[in-house]
Amino acid sequence: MHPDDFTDVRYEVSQATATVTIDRPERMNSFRGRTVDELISAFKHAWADKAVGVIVITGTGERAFCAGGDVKERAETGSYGETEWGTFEIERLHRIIRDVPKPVIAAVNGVAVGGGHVLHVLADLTIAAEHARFGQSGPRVGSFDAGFGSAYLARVIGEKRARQLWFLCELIDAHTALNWGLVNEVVPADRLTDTVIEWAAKINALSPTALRFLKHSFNADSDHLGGLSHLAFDGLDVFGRTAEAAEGAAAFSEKRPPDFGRFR
Ligand SMILES: CC(C)(COP(=O)(O)OP(=O)(O)OC[C@H]1O[C@@H](n2cnc3c(N)ncnc32)[C@H](O)[C@@H]1OP(=O)(O)O)[C@@H](O)C(=O)NCCC(=O)NCCSC(=O)CCC(=O)c1ccccc1C(=O)O
Repeated sequence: MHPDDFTDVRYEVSQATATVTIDRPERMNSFRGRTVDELISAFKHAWADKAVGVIVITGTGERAFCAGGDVKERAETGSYGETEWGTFEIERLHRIIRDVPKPVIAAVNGVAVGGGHVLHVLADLTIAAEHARFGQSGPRVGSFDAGFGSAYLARVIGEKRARQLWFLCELIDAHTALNWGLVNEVVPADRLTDTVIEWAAKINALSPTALRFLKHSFNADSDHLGGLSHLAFDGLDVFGRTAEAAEGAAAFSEKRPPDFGRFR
């Protein structure tokens, strides 16, 4: 897919940096199947473009970086909508963020929750606005990421804190995220773009080949978690068709607490 045909994502290249922006602010930049297809395509363009040294992922506006899967779409249709190949390619998106041999910076401009939180966790670096909030919400809305989204998260912030995010489904603020080692830097919202540009410029001044090998080297130690992700996403596919998962999505859509008691 060519960036000119994108509807859910904006793709811009400037000063050797590709910026990939999720552009669905009316849904808190949550993703549907098409959004994921476009994100993959954007990362492929950035991968192939020799003029690009750094990739930035962010969201439109100041409210949300990304609120994960589009829960309303899932509640209404039972899926994340139409996709190019008929499959929901979120696992492929996770892989490409890790595998693209260029540093990826998440510029977290608001809430990063659920599958949106996983996207910043997988990025090489995260710079957050002061008002950003972070967390997982799958167990509240009938979903989980038992692959990179939990196991790699535990590598980043430690087992106890990762379990706290998943088991309580409460958001933490940007300064707590910094304290936990979940983000690299916290800046005032009006400094976010400039800080990202400054970091990208510093990276772009370095040897791209050295950076490429370093990224693969960092990844190698946790790459076996990709096998866990295969299992997890197949499990999630099955879980997603259950009444328990449907209750989570329906409750979110209907703005009421979920009633999971009958599934215990
Ligand atoms: C994001 C919030 C914390 C923001 O709260 P707040 O600032 O109070 O704003 P709200 O009034 O709640 O929201 C404003 C507006 O946006 C709509 N909205 C918010 N989030 C979503 C969403 N995820 N999908 C669709 N719409 C959303 C909200 O309804 C409001 O609309 P109005 O019309 O104005 O009422 C808070 O909103 C929140 O907690 N949101 C839900 C976050 C969430 O649970 N996300 C999904 C988690 S599950 C997931 O992401 C996994 C996806 C995934 O990776 C996956 C992978 C592979 C296979 C399957 C899956 C899978 O999920 O099934």
